[in-house]
Amino acid sequence: MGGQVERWQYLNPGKTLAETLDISHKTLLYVEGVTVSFDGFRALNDLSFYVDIGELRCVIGPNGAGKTTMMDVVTGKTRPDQGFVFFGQSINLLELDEPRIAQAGIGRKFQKPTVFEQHAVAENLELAMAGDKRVWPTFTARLSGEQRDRIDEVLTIIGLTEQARRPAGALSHGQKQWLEIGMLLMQNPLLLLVDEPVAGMTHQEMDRTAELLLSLEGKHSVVVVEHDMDFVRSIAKRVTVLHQGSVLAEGSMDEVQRDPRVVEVYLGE
Ligand SMILES: Nc1ncnc2c1ncn2[C@@H]1O[C@H](COP(=O)(O)OP(=O)(O)OP(=O)(O)O)[C@@H](O)[C@H]1O
Repeated sequence: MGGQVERWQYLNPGKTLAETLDISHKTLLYVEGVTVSFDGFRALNDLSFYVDIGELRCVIGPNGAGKTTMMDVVTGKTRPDQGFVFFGQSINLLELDEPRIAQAGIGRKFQKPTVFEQHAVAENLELAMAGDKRVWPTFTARLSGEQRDRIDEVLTIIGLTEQARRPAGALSHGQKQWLEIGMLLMQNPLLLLVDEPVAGMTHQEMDRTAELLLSLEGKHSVVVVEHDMDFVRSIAKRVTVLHQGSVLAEGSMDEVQRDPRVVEVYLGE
């Protein structure tokens, strides 16, 4: 991570990428008029989507609605044909590559957990401080007191304090998912994109995941893409419904579930 920060500072003396962020308008993420085509098919179609500072947003929509593509665009994996994507008012994400976007403060959790199974839970968190996974095998950090405190804090947030010394490979599926969220938290992201966090979880694990995501609200902006409607209802404040690459509806869970267009789209699935 040090190297990346230094490179950035070379371009912007005295400032890290995250320090150039302008969030004076309380909006953290701006996705505006974004279109992505795959061989002529519009996976995103003039999509506009905004996320406020510290908000927990749920994104739902039938299969193929464009949810994953939207996250791919925000994290720099897919480049749009048209539109703007800004982090705060000042950082144009379309000018940054994937590592720089992560460095600016955007963390993404994929559906399948990718923890280092042979390493202890706490070591996984330690490694995550190094940021770029490619440098993990050679990462040997001398932890400061502050960093140890952060590891303890994150272990508490993800409810794995008692598992800290166990190899990550010995954790249950749900615990691995929480560890991976913890690994993202070690980077202190301003925005967390979380893809289907409760797929394959028991009910108990789902409840715990709901608590965990709710506890992040206010400290991080969190965008959760999820198919499980009971789970979405348990955490939802504002829900965005995507359909055919655009926003079909947005509002509280009750509002979107009452919306006849949403009902039609889901019944037609
Ligand atoms: N690389 C690609 N090449 C061609 N088509 C693609 C590609 N990626 C996505 N698509 C298509 O774009 C559309 C949107 O896909 P996307 O994965 O974003 O939807 P989604 O809402 O995440 O769906 P799901 O809920 O099933 O994961 C789909 O029709 C998909 O087949």
